[in-house]
Amino acid sequence: MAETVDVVVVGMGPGGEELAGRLAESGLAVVGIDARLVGGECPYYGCVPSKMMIRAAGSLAEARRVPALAGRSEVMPDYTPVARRIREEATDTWDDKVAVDRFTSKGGRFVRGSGRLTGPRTVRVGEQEFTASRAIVLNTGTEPAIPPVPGLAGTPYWTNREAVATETVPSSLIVLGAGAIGLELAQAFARFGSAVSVVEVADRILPLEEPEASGVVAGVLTAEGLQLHTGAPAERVSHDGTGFTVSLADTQLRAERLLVATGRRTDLAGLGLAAIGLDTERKFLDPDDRMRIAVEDVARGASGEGGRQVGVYAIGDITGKGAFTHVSMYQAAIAARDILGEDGPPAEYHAVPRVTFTDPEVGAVGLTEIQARERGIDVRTAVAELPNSARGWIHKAGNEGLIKLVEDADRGVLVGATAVGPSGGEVLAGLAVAVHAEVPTGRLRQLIYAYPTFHRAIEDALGRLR
Ligand SMILES: Cc1cc2nc3c(=O)[nH]c(=O)nc-3n(C[C@H](O)[C@H](O)[C@H](O)COP(=O)(O)OP(=O)(O)OC[C@H]3O[C@@H](n4cnc5c(N)ncnc54)[C@H](O)[C@@H]3O)c2cc1C
Ligand SMILES: NC(=O)c1ccc[n+]([C@@H]2O[C@H](COP(=O)([O-])OP(=O)(O)OC[C@H]3O[C@@H](n4cnc5c(N)ncnc54)[C@H](O)[C@@H]3O)[C@@H](O)[C@H]2O)c1
Repeated sequence: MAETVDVVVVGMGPGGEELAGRLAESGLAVVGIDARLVGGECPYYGCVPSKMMIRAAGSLAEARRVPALAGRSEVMPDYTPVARRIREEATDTWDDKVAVDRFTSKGGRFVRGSGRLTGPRTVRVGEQEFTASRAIVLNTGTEPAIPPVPGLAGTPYWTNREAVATETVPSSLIVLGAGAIGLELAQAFARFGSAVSVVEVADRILPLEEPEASGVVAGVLTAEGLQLHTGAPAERVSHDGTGFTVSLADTQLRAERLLVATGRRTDLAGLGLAAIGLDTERKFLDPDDRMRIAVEDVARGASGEGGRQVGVYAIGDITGKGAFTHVSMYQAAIAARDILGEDGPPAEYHAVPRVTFTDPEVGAVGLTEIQARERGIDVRTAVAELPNSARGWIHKAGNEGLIKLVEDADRGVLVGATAVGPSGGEVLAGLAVAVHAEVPTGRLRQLIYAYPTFHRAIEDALGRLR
């Protein structure tokens, strides 16, 4: 017999964990279900451990810049503190007790297992079934997508999960995929001494970002000794017990380890979507601007119960609105408000920010030039090179970067912007405000830009839009 609670949260990624805790604190009876670790990919296998690796690798890179700026330096990388930090500080050796306790101390109830919809108001997990009187929230995230390259299946390749858990740096590494995951990890391992080759099927690295950004990052990575193979589909992979061979059309690469970072896949087939009348083969769920994918009117029963709507909500990577922790958290806040019956602005996605934490960082918001043109926008663009700015020139070693602006010329507002540079993700903040609030570019030109900052290059780029 199903047990009735107010809310059931299936999958507790960053958004699900936040929402479940908030609703429990509000006094609702909340059951949170996760098949693996509460908090999801970000704290255990994604953002947090990878950024610890990147922070450490960045310190090595800065030390290597000393000869250009301040004398001599000798750099002897040691991965031990990084692996220890990931194990002890970030992941508690991949144990989520702290996160589970945080949720239960707010009044929530946690069930470990794989949840599945059995009706518009019911979820089954193992032998238990729960009926939700207010809402079901789906936040089941993504898994690494493994491409069908002949020979790959069955080899001991890494995904991001094994890569962040490693205790040692491989002597050599092939990375399949030059998106955010591939490049962030490729550069970090290379800075610790691994001989890294990157294989990307598209004709440039970071193919979803501005071509100018790809160009800057490619230049830096090549200068740091990484081998970049673009427009180069892997034709075959093999493993001989000691290392990997990856065959490209015109060459063969060999390395101790192979990291597959070719994107992510949702797994909606096992979620029981047919129970709410949705196609189970779909890749993403498409929630409305309050994050609802289904709503059922519950008639008021004889006991006086019911008489309200019960919604099924979807948040996070499964919505296809940007596979980022900040999107998952943003959507969680909207869904939580809706479930609690609170007013608030609907979801909007015209200014989703994203940062690839390579060095230089690639911060971007809104549309790229190509996306804007595809939407029929009358586009004006401008690029300002960071090394030509006062701050870039002073910074010298490690100053590679640029600002690119994409303006809707008819409306006179920015619809997209990219900040590549040593602090590209931080410089992005100002550009995100401009795109989000649709600040007229004429007004942006009137702003006083502090001297000598990296963000002063925005003023230079604005001047070139004219
Ligand atoms: C290496 C790496 C680095 C990244 N770096 C960044 C970064 O710097 N910044 C950023 O914003 N994003 C980053 N991301 C992306 C970020 O991790 C995700 O966007 C984020 O985790 C949000 O995902 P989510 O909320 O959809 O759920 P996820 O984090 O994917 O969690 C989903 C949860 O649902 C559980 N689950 C799945 N199916 C079921 C089921 N049927 N029943 C019960 N539980 C289930 C899973 O066990 C998991 O715990 C990175 C990702 C990776 C892999
Ligand atoms: N800093 C961040 O915010 C951050 C960091 C890492 C990941 N993420 C999120 O995680 C998501 C997944 O990251 P990702 O890097 O795996 O995916 P991605 O889609 O960004 O990049 C995958 C890359 O692999 C390439 N590719 C696909 N098949 C291939 C093949 N067979 N051989 C060679 N290359 C192939 C694609 O062309 C693409 O460039 C991203 O969309 C991002 O939202 C965010």
